[in-house]
Order: sequence, then structure tokens, then C-alpha cells
Amino acid sequence: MLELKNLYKKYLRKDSWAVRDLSLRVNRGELLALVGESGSGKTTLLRLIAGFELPEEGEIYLNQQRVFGQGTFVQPEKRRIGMVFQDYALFPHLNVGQNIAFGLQKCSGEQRDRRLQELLELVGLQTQAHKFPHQLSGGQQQRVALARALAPRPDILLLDEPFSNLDEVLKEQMRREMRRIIKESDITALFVTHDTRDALTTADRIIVLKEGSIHQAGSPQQVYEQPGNAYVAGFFGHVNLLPATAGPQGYLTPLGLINCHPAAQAAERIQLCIRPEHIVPCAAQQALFTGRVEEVVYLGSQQRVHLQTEAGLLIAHLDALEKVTPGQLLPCRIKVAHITPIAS
Ligand SMILES: Nc1ncnc2c1ncn2[C@@H]1O[C@H](COP(=O)(O)OP(=O)(O)OP(=O)(O)O)[C@@H](O)[C@H]1O
Repeated sequence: MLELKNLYKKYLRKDSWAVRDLSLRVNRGELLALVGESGSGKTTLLRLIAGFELPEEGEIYLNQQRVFGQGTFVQPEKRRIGMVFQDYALFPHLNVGQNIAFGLQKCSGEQRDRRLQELLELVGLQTQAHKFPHQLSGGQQQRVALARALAPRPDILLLDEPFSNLDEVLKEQMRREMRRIIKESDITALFVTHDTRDALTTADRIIVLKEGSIHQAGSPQQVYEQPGNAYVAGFFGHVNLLPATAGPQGYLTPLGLINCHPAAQAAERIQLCIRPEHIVPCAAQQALFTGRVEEVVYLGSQQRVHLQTEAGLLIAHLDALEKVTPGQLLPCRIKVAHITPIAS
């Protein structure tokens, strides 16, 4: 549905590339999240796809048609793209129905009414069509923006930080809603977010950008459980990095031998990514190591425990009901199935 080939973009009076040698294929019906720290090029990439910015080099294909490259430039309004902006950009003087029907001016009255009813139903706003944007909650405004973008049946939907104006409770609900609406519409969609939870809970595939390039692309489980490098590992929450050498029986670490089939080459010096929830207290006989509890931070359903060990400080996330106090010696094991080796 969308293909980007070796895209480069540099802004005037900037030394560094905003987007650098970026190639990506997005399948029909896929819901993709673009994540990365501030300035990593997420918005620029969205704007290049939409046609609001011009790349220095590269090619862009939409629905197998070249829209940029080799002398071609297709205007944004001809690209069959729907956009949802961060602030929703609803027309304040138009009601919900008029906002949604805005892009349906080419349809006959009857077609327009039918499509409007379909969309109101899809986003659950059947009873709100007469209201104006200022009379709606943030979540309802977002539904209107989604419906308006979907109205002309675009090939692809681009959403810039769709959840950033919502509070935590509404965000949780709208992530599920947005995914349902997009999947029911059978549309390809890309959304930009700086919040890893938006991406992990909503997307089919996550693209991690850093300095304008893709650092990893994969399913939410892949980028979280099998990060390709320390940057990606750290981007999705705390990770313990344990130096190790792969051997025939497993990984040799400062904590002792971790028995397993190592995924790395023998004798290769690597780092093991261990998420805090994969360190588990256990009986002393089964323990890989014993850590001294330095600090305990209450997080609600979990507690973050700082453990001083032979390998330095390790962070464990334990059930909040587990009784742990500073100064205590805590025997622990590591869930071997969840260990990922990365280059050191
Ligand atoms: N209009 C512009 N003029 C000059 N430089 C720009 C412009 N827009 C973006 N940049 C630069 O391009 C790089 C990528 O910016 P971009 O806004 O795409 O990143 P982002 O990942 O979307 O960041 P954020 O999460 O803060 O919105 C940054 O170095 C930024 O300063």
C-alpha cells in the first residue's frame, strides 16, 4: 500500500538529516506506529508521505503509483490520504455532521447522507450529529476527526500524535476505539506517537526512529521482548544490561552461568537484555544470584526494587504484595525464555 525507498530530507539551514536513507513497506490494512524521541523525524516522515514536504532524494509509492521520485510529484490532495492532526483541526462553526461530511462535497445528497450515517455509527456519535466541537469531550472530538478523515474513503490514514491531548483514562479507551474503527474500516494507517504505550497497545507493527533512520521495525512483542540494540531496549522502558559471554551450556555472566541454548555465537561477548519483570524472587537453592535490596518504590500493582548484585545494580519489578524491605537479601532467578542477547 505504501512504499518508501531511500528517502532523504534535510531542512534549510540544518546540518543534520531529518530523514536519512529511510526505506519502508507498509502492507494493506496494517496499523503502524512511528515512535522515537523528540526530533527523530516522525512528523517529517508523515509530512513527506502526505506531500506537505519534499524529500531531497528517494521515492514514494502509494497503492503502487509513484507519487514522488524520478521527476514525479503528486499534489497532497491527489494522494488519497486522510489526515488526523494532533489538535484535530475541527471546523468550530460546523456541527459534527457538517464536519464529517466536509470531504463529501462531490457526492450527491443521498450518497452523502448515507455515508454520514455509516460514519456516525462507526464512531458511535449517532446522537451527537447536531453538536458543535466545543460541546464535545476530547475523545468525541477525536472520533469526529477520525470520521472526517475516513469519509472520502482514502487509501491510507495518517495520524499525528492522536492521543496526546487526552487524559490517561480517555487515552486507554481511545486506543482501543481507534484500533477498532481503523480495523473495521479496513484501511492502512500510520500514527506518530512519542508514547511507547500508545504504540505497544495499538499498533500491528512499530517503527523505531532515531536521527531520521529506522533502528528497528517489528511487532510490539518483538520490539519489547527482542530489541535489536540497547537504544530500542531502553526506549520501551527500563532494561537491565548484563555483560555475558556465550558458551556451550549458556551465558557466562558476573552472576554465574545462565543455563540455556545461547542465541549468540560461542565465545562472543554480548549484553543480555533483562526486563525488570523477568527477575523473580525464589528459594535460595534455585537462585541464580542473591541481591541486597537498596530501595523499594511503590508503583501501584507492582513495586520497583533496586538490587545490589555482583553485576552492579539491577532493577526488578515485583508484585506489590511481595514483602520486600531495604537491606534484605533477596535470592532471585531470571526467566531464561525472555533473555535477549544484543551486541555489546
Ligand atoms: N520546519 C522545519 N524547519 C527546520 N527544521 C525542522 C523543521 N521541522 C523539523 N525540523 C527538524 O527536523 C528534525 C526532525 O524533526 P521532526 O519534527 O520530524 O521530529 P519528531 O520526531 O516529530 O519530533 P517531535 O516528537 O518533537 O515532534 C529535528 O531536528 C527538527 O528540529
